[in-house]
Amino acid sequence: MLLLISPDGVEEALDCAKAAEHLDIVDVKKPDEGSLGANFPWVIREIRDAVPADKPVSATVGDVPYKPGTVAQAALGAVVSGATYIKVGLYGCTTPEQGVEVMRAVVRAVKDHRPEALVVASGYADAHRIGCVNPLALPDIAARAGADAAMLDTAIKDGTRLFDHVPPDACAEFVRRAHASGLLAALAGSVKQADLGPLTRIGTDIVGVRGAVCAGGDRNAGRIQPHLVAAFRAEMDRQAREHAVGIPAVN
Ligand SMILES: O=C[C@H](O)COP(=O)(O)O
Repeated sequence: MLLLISPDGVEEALDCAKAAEHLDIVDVKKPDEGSLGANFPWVIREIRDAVPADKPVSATVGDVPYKPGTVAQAALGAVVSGATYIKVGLYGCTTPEQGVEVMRAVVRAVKDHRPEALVVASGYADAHRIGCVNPLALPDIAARAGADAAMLDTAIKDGTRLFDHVPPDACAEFVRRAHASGLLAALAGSVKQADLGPLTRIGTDIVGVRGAVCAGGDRNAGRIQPHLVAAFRAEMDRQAREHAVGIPAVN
């Protein structure tokens, strides 16, 4: 499982760089513009320059409306600025068809510029609270659009967590559907160390985290702490080892 950490700007990205050996992807967002709030192109560029070259930079395009043209331009902005994972939060899409339309436009805009960039279609575990597409529809939306990954995060950061809205069994189904379509499965939403056991067991490819590695567990007032990133990774590694040992032998 890969660890994606979301700093809110260049200063926090430098803290991520101090913990670079413990994380896999640095995710640029602007939390005060929403759960998947988009940051400025120059911030993406500065963060790309600030973190080690072997660490991919991801950027969110925002909690986007159902406006395929607008979103495609924003996605191009993110990839031109140096991000190689382009995340789109399908906030304003109320049907799978709308989600596919937006994501197809994004995939074309991104891959025309940089074919190896990865496009991530993100939905929300608490979709029922904001009226957007069902979380379990995301793998199919991503696959039909030609994206590379399906993701869930929480839209409303009020202390409720991924598993409060989509229990582990349903997350397992999300991962199963993603893998059946050849997609990566990414999960986030106030994930804590205690969630890493189930996330590992269900085969999650990428876990996205902010609050759990901020001082006081506070994603808004707290800052990302390199020692908390290291501790989070240590628990991920421990869970991975236990899972490997516990896998029943085939045949
Ligand atoms: O993509 C990851 C999100 O930023 C997760 O943030 P959170 O752990 O504070 O919910």
